[in-house]
Amino acid sequence: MSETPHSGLAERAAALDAADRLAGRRELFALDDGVYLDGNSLGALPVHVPDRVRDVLTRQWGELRIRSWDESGWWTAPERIGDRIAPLVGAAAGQVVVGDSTSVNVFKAVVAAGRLAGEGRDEILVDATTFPTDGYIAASAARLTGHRIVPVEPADVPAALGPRTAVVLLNHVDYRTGRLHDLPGLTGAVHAAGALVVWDLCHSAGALPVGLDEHGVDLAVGCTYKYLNGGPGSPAYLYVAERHQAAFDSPLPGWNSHADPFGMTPGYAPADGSVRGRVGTPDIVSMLTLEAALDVWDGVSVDAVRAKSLALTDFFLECVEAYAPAGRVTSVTPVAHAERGSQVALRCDDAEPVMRRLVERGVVGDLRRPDVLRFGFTPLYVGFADAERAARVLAEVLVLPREQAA
Ligand SMILES: Cc1ncc(COP(=O)(O)O)c(C=O)c1O
Ligand SMILES: Nc1ccccc1C(=O)C[C@H](N)C(=O)O
Repeated sequence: MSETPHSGLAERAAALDAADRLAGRRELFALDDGVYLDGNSLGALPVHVPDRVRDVLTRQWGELRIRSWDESGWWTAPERIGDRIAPLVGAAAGQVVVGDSTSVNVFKAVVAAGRLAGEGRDEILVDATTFPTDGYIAASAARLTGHRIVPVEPADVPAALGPRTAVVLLNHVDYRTGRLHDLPGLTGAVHAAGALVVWDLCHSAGALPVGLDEHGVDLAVGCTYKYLNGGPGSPAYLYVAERHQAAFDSPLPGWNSHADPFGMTPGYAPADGSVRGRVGTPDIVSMLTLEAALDVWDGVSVDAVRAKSLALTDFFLECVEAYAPAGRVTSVTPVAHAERGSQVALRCDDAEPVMRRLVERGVVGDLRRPDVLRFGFTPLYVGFADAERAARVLAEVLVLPREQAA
C-alpha cells in the first residue's frame, strides 16, 4: 500500500469516526480488517446470531419438535417479525408480514393492487430502470390479469399517469446508480390520478427513513438481506396499508393466509390484517435468523443512520475526487442528498478488472456490468476511515497498468 496522501483526509476520517455515535455498533458484526462495502447486496453477520440459530435448531427443533409451532412462536413469526421491521419503514404495527422472496411479494402486491384499482384501469406503469426481477414479475402478472405494461422512468411517472393507470411499481432507490426517488411526491401524484402505488424498498429499508404510513403508500415490498442483515436468502416482506387490508385479494391465497388454517376447510376465507399476505409454511430457520439479526436495530434511530449514511457517501466522494486520477471514474450517484440512497456508483471503463483488484486488496464492493463500480455504505458497521481507505486503494488500483476484463 502506498503512503497516505497528504490531504488531511485520513485525519478527518479519524475525527469523524471519533465523533460518530453509531461507531460502537460495528463490534456487533463479524467483520475482518478489510473494508466491506457490499452490505447493499448481502449485509454482514451480527455476531450473536449463530448462537440464536443454534438454539432454534437444537432446542426448538431438536427437542421441542412439533411443539415449537406454538411454544417457540414459529407459527406467528411472519407477522411478529413484520412488526419488528415496521418501525424501520415508518409503518404502524399490523401492516407488514415477512415471508417469501421479494420477487414473490412483487407478484402478490402488483396483482392485488390491480384488483384494488378496479375495472376500467388497464395499465401498470413499471419503473423502466427497475431491478430486473420486478419488471419480469410485473410483465407476467400483467399477462395473467390482462393489464398492459407501460415502462416509464420514475421522474416521468406524473406525465404518464391517466385514467387508465391501475398500478405504478417503483423502486425507492435505484440499485445501479443509487438514485433515491421522490416517494412522497410520486405517491401523491399516483393517488391524484386515482391509481395505487407499489414501492420496492430493497435498497432503502435500513438505510434511510421511508415513511410508508406518513406518505400514504398503498403497498410495498422489500428484502431483508441487505441493510437489515437477515442473511443470505432471508425472507422478504410485504406491506399492505391498513385501509386496503379488508379488500386485499391475494393472488396466492395459501392456507397460511386463511382465517382458520387448521379448520382445513375446502372453502377459502381470508384472515384479517397482515396475515392475509402469507402464503405457505414459513421458512422458520431463515426467518428466526432474521429475527435475531434485527436486534442490532434496538435503540437505533433511522434518522441517525441516514445522517451518517449521507456523511459517509459525501466523504467517500470527496476522497475519490482528491485521490483518483482525473477522468478515470465518474460518479453516477446524485450529489443532492434528497436524490441519494446509501451507495456510491462510479462509472469506470474497465470496471471489471478494477473491482477484481480492489477485492484482492481487501476492499469489497461490487460490479454492475458493464461499467459500474458499486460501493454500499451501511452506517451500522462502516466508518469514515473505511471510506477513506477504500478511495485510497481505488486510486492505487486506477494508476496500475490497465488489465483487460476477464
Ligand atoms: C430492488 C430489488 N428488488 C428485488 C431484488 C431481488 O429480489 P429477490 O429477493 O426475489 O431475489 C433485489 C436484489 O436482489 C433488488 O435490489
Ligand atoms: N440477492 C442476491 C443474491 C446473490 C447476489 C446478489 C444479490 C442481490 O441482492 C443483488 C442486489 N439486489 C443488487 O442490487 O444488485
